[in-house]
Amino acid sequence: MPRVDIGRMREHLRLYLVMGSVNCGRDPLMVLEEALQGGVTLFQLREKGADCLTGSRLHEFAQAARRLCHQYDVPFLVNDDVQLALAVDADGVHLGQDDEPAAHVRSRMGDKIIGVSVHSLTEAEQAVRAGADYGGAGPMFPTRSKLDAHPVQGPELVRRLRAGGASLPLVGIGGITVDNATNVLQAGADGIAVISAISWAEAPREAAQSLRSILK
Ligand SMILES: Cc1ncc(COP(=O)(O)OP(=O)(O)O)c(N)n1
Ligand SMILES: Cc1ncsc1CCOP(=O)(O)O
Ligand SMILES: [Mg+2]
Repeated sequence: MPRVDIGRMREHLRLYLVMGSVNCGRDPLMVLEEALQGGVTLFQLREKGADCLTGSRLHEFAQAARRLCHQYDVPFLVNDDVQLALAVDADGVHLGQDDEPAAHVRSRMGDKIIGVSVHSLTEAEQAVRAGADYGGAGPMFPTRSKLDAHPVQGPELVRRLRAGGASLPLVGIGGITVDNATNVLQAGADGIAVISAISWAEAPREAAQSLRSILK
């Protein structure tokens, strides 16, 4: 896959799947492939929780997930772990407020994608100054996928960021489903990021397709 065109960041953010090997009840690479067939536009490997992969098994899993994403021309990002992202030549990383600062990471990642979690206008402005390519705003709604999530702010967070002048590409995350995704987009997000709405769906391809259909 050629180097990701950052000018197309908003398009890539449309339907963003975040997932690790423990976020689904069956073979995660099969779930990922079905999700890609259903129209996912960006993927983040977020390997967290009990029984998650580490070391060489995580490295191999990341390589396989990257290969699969690239077969579908979808950029592949790694959550938190800059070293792993560099080792598998990922297209970028996603960093939280407690992770390595984006400004430090930029020198090592060159022009790859750097996403930063934002919970306020101040954090969004800092993210822009640090050279972030997009912000992940959340949680939009209650989530069971992140035990240490910040308090729910709802789509109102995205609305406040836009009203305050934040123009960076933004994706909403946290508890997003087909039933509430429109609220996130109407608030001004460029896209939605989901774990369980796709990863735990009985039919991930159809779940992704349903989400895609409301993103048009
Ligand atoms: C797109 C996106 N937005 C936010 C997050 C959360 O990142 P962080 O706050 O660092 O929490 P962890 O995911 O690391 O637990 C994300 N991963 N992706
Ligand atoms: C990683 C993350 N960051 C904020 S909420 C969240 C979890 C999103 O998972 P789900 O889509 O299952 O609520
Ligand atoms: Mg993090």
